Amino acid sequence: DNNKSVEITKGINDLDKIILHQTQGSSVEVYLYGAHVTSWKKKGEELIFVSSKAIFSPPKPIRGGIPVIFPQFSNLGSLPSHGFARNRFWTIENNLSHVTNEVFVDLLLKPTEADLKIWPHRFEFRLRVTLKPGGDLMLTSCIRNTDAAGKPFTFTFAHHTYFSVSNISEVEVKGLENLDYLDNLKNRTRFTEHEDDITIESEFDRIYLSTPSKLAILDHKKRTFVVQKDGLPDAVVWNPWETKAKTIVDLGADEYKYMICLEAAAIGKPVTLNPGEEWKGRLQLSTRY
Ligand SMILES: O=P(O)(O)OC[C@H]1O[C@H](O)[C@H](O)[C@@H](O)[C@@H]1O
Repeated sequence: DNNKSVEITKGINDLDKIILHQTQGSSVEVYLYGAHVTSWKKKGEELIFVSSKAIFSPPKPIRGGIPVIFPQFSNLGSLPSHGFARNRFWTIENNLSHVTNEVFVDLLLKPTEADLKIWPHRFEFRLRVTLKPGGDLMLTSCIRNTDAAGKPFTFTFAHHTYFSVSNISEVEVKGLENLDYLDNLKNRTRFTEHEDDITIESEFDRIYLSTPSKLAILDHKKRTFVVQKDGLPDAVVWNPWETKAKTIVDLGADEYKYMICLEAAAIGKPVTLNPGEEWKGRLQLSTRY
């Protein structure tokens, strides 16, 4: 199929799903539940990890893909872990297909009255999911404070991308050398990275601070993922490894071997928006063979 298109369809458990098709066998699938990307393919080949045990039943977040973490990363606040954007139903704002060479869909999240009870801030979060002509995936986030009462709000944010890898033992993360990080396994104690290449040989859960706009995951048996980002200074690297994986009901026992999370984030310096102000973040994923 060589046609660019935007298809609105049903996914697992009859949940609404959008499929973007680009030339040369590239595609992206995104659920309205969570604005959650669950597939990104180039030349028909899957690049994103989704657990074989993923539960597509709201309010459970989907294990794998690219969850949107907003307005709170992890337990850095009083909300449930990772906030609520990943388990809300988003709406389609427009699906003007290929006005350029790109194929995209714009998704929108606004708080419900119930959301306002747990996080009393009015906002509009627009997420544009774009599939570029070469098959690159771009996620553009625009968050606006629409609170007429004049209150600022503060948030933390991440695109919690689960990349599919041949085997975690073949993987190196590039671009984080000499940076400071908070180790989530040591009460977020701050350390400095002394390794040039980060390899993962046990449970790993770190927030690297003020990272370069370009990072990479080298999978020696498959491909290199290039992660380019704007407005998302931090990068979380996560792999649960064997023992932790066994405690995660929606992850197969050995599936930790076939995934790595490299999350473009804004955590170290939370973002504050005054009424009428807007924040933008951009993530572009590409591959090299
Ligand atoms: O299980 P979840 O709520 O989806 O979180 C999965 C993981 O997300 C991030 O990477 C955090 O740094 C980890 O501490 C957490 O375990």
